[in-house]
Amino acid sequence: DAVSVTRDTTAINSTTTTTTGTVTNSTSTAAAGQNASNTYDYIVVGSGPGGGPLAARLAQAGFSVLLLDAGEDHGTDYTIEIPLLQTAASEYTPITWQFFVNHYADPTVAMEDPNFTWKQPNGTFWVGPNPPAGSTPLGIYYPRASTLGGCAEHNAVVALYPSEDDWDNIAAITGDSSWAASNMRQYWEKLENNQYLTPGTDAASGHGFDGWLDTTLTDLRLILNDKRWLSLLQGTASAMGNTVSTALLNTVSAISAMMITDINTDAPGRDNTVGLFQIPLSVTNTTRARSSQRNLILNTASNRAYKLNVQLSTLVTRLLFDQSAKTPRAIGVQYVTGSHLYRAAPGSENATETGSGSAFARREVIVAGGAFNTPQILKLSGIGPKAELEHWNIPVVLDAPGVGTNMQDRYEVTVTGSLPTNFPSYTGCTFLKTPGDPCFEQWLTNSTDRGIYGTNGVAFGSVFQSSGASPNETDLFVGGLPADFHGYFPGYSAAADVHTFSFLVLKAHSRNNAGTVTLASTDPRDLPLVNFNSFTVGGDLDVQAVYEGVQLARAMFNKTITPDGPFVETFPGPAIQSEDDVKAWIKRSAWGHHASCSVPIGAANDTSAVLDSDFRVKGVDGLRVVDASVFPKIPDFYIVGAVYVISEKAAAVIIEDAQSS
Ligand SMILES: Cc1cc2nc3c(=O)[nH]c(=O)nc-3n(C[C@H](O)[C@H](O)[C@H](O)COP(=O)(O)OP(=O)(O)OC[C@H]3O[C@@H](n4cnc5c(N)ncnc54)[C@H](O)[C@@H]3O)c2cc1C
Repeated sequence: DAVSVTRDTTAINSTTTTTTGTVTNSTSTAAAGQNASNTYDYIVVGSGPGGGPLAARLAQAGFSVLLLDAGEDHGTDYTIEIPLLQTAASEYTPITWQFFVNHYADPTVAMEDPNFTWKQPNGTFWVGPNPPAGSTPLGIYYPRASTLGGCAEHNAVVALYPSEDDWDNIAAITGDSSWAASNMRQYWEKLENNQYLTPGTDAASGHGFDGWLDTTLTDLRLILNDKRWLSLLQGTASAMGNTVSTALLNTVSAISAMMITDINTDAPGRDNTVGLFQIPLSVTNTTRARSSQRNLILNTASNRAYKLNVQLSTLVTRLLFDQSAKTPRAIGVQYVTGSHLYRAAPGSENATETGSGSAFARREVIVAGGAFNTPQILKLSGIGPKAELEHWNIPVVLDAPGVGTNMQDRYEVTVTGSLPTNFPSYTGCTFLKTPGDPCFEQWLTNSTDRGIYGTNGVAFGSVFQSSGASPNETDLFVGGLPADFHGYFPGYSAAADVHTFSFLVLKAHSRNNAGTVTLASTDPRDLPLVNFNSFTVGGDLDVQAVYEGVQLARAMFNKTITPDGPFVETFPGPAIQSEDDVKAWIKRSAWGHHASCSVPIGAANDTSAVLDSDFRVKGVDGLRVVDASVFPKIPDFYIVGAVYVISEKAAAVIIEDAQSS
């Protein structure tokens, strides 16, 4: 087979020591170790939502592409396929990269977070204050996935299209009208395979029906058949001023009528519409299994018509440049091979490098390692703030002060309430922890009703405008799931239960851009230092918005009367009530999981903007970045839809460039 997905990289490694072979290279002189078999038109580093679709599209356009990822392929493992197991997926050892980040640079402030984690002298984690003597502070746990598909393989499958301002803002900053919202929707139409609307109808406008990302909605029978869910729906609606009796919510269509069924509509006014909605999920309707770009990559790689080579278990350590011309040119990458080499991977201390090598790009190298790893790769390769590179004795290829700056995230907190008994719809579910899990059997075998495992557990959500929101946009999401969830710490997914309900309050369009990614060493297997410097910019307005979200979540609980009585708030709990106390608690403990914007696009004359509007690293040739790092401002409520869209846009831009050169 000419194309393959390989975990064993022996074939490629061996070519790095071979000097024979013809190199067709119109753009750079052949570098040491370069030959025909390790040279491609494009090299893409990272198979996540940014890199994966792009690599496939470039191959489909007739180019030879090498797609490298440090992880393995686990996409058919049930923990990943089953949407309800999303939290378990985020801690699934074969794919997880455990980052520990700082919300605050000041350790005293940082350690006030109840999720602050330490490593004990015996090597295990300690979460919270008063760790045993000799423990080392780590920070706040931040799960990432290193695998074929990146974080799309462990995320919560919420698939939202961003707001128009998210795109128009990039067009305004850069002066590049191709970023205008009116032009961007086509990429969503191209990638989506919508399975909840009817093609050709008005509602279908702005949607795609033959793309690679399957989208569907939660099966409303879940709510209909579980009185506790019904009461939560009724309580949520009531807190929003829409009082209905649960007795009338006796059919799926009655439940559906209470909600905006398509939050992803392109109808005017969508971005500032307050309301209750069903959540679009990246899930395949027939199987109720996770959908992502992984299938697109695999289908393209296994198609003999295309030249996509996917090489896994390959950690890129450095980009290679030809510096003979005035402008340095990216010509390839260096890598090491082996499983779980990066020190964020559990067990990395026992991992061994099985090889090392280089690969070369005739046209371009595209970095898509995600918001933490892309700045790290660039800096290790000599592209970053000069002073930082010199501090680490890294030869400067390009002084790019914006690399690893401007990083952004949401602010999220939960309000949780408990009842003595479990949600009825979870009865019997053992989350694959025992053989014969009936909920798993239903998901696997019942083609007409896959049951609770076919959802992500979030049956509906609501969006609001906080008092400080832009008039054009809603900026608060409140939605929940049966789980005792209050942020990320090692083991958080195992600590979940299903007699507690967590209302997640998520602040979109957050204002803080003071986050940084800096090197902690020059070893590419080490993690960088990730500092969010939370609430530094626009903090008061954002705290106020989250506070308003907490009030809403509390009102929703208060209006919810289940057949088993009212929920009793367990977190933040009765002790945290006054506005000052709630706000202090938000500042102490808000988290995020949409890290982005760390290698931003910006205006040509903005020295803090690393990329031009065509994803090119300004000041070098042959190098682009295409992942969550590229946004100047964090988009939307949930980010992956926006990352998929920019991946498709980048493919179009790069193909057009190649065809016109
Ligand atoms: C727990 C959790 C739940 C989430 N849920 C949602 C959700 O429901 N909806 C939503 O919209 N968003 C969600 N997200 C966020 C979303 O999934 C990510 O923002 C998105 O996947 C980012 O895409 P990316 O391409 O930038 O990077 P990633 O998805 O991080 O992919 C980067 C890839 O690059 C590889 N890589 C990195 N460095 C190297 C290197 N040096 N060499 C080789 N390979 C490398 C990694 O192995 C990885 O596979 C969630 C995130 C988390 C953590």
